[in-house]
Amino acid sequence: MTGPETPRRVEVGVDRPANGGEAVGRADGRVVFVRGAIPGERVVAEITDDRHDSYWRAHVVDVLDASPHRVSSPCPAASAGAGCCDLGHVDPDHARDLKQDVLLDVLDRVGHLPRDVVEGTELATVGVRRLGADTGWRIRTRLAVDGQGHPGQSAFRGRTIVTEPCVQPAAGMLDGLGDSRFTPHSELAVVLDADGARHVTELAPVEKPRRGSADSRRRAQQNRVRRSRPRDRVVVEGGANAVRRVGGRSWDIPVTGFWQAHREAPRAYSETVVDLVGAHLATPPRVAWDLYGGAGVFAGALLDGPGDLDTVHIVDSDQAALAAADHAFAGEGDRVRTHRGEVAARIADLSGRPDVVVLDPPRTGAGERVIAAVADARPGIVVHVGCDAARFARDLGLFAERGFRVVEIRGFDAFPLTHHVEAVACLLPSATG
Ligand SMILES: C[S@@+](CC[C@H](N)C(=O)[O-])C[C@H]1O[C@@H](n2cnc3c(N)ncnc32)[C@H](O)[C@@H]1O
Repeated sequence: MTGPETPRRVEVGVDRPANGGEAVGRADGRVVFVRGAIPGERVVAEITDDRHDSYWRAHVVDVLDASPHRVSSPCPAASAGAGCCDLGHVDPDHARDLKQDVLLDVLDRVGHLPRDVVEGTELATVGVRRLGADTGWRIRTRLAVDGQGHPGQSAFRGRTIVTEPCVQPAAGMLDGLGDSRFTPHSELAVVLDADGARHVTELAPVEKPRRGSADSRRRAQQNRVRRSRPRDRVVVEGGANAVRRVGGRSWDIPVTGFWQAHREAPRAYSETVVDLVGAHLATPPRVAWDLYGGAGVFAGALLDGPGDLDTVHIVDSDQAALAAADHAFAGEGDRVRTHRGEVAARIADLSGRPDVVVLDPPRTGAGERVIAAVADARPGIVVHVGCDAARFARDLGLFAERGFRVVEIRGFDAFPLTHHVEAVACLLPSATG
């Protein structure tokens, strides 16, 4: 982020939370997004980005009127400038209320969902669910390695690496790593498996862009290609895969692959999917689609849920995740079918009408093309999982435009001490339910 050349400070009263964890106020006729402030506070903020006509970005340098919800951050890494626990200064119960406010706000502004629908959901009536302790919840993390080989958290701004510990990782997960030296500028994937064993894999440094005269579009393209190249990796501790369990099933997942970061999340979301399908679908499902399914955690939950699924299709772009699915469901024969590729492209191969479609896209959301294809398949029920509030709201709005109505939304505090929040919505075609 580029800041103004001469640091400039403004006094701001902030009154509402923003989707990125900042609090929003006004100063000098502009909207100001203030990192480190809590709605209701009056603060002195230093402007960090003044490139836009209508808004500035800033961070707190002094709190004039503190919120009663302000606490001293429990995270040494965040206090030293790491980007990890950006809501560590907010009492966690109040942070959950702020995340609820943000979700309700974007569902209205971005999703254009009728207030009376959203007001009846668990998100509005109960709030964002706590999944367990607010520290020590993380069982999968990435650490950056500095030029001297020390692992740590990346700083919020700049390229430095903070070696103070973060409080998100589970107890013991990072023990001793700070005393070891790794390849400078590499990255460490660290996970705790279902038996509590630690696995550490080092990923080779990403090749730096070459200096030269390439224009910005070519440079961006070169960077995309570089980032998508498989990186060399070395197992430093444990194995290349980690065992994961949800319900009575287990998976062997690459240490560098996707698994929910919060220890309790796979169980909580799987139970939610089964619960919502059981509550809102009139007859037991026969065919299900698990889109952006990874290794098929939701496919497993639906196979084991009420009813007797004939087939579940898992679609994902990650070959290793689908290999883990094929292995985990080897005993299911033809009931589980895996499809590798972009959901938008592969969805056309899934013939027949699905009773259930579960979508769990990455932060970018599913988007118009995928949602149109899901709607055209006329599913009996859709369960949509989102980890970015605004994209989640946009996707629900796209379903609403295609004749689906929201019957439930649940929020989960799957990333305590940060502004991130997970939400699960259940939608039905308008003529039913
Ligand atoms: C949030 S994860 C969910 C995985 C799984 N549902 C779980 O809970 O373990 C998103 C998944 O989408 C996959 N993915 C990302 N973009 C994709 C795309 N355009 N098409 C297909 N899969 C994609 C990733 O490989 C990842 O497995």
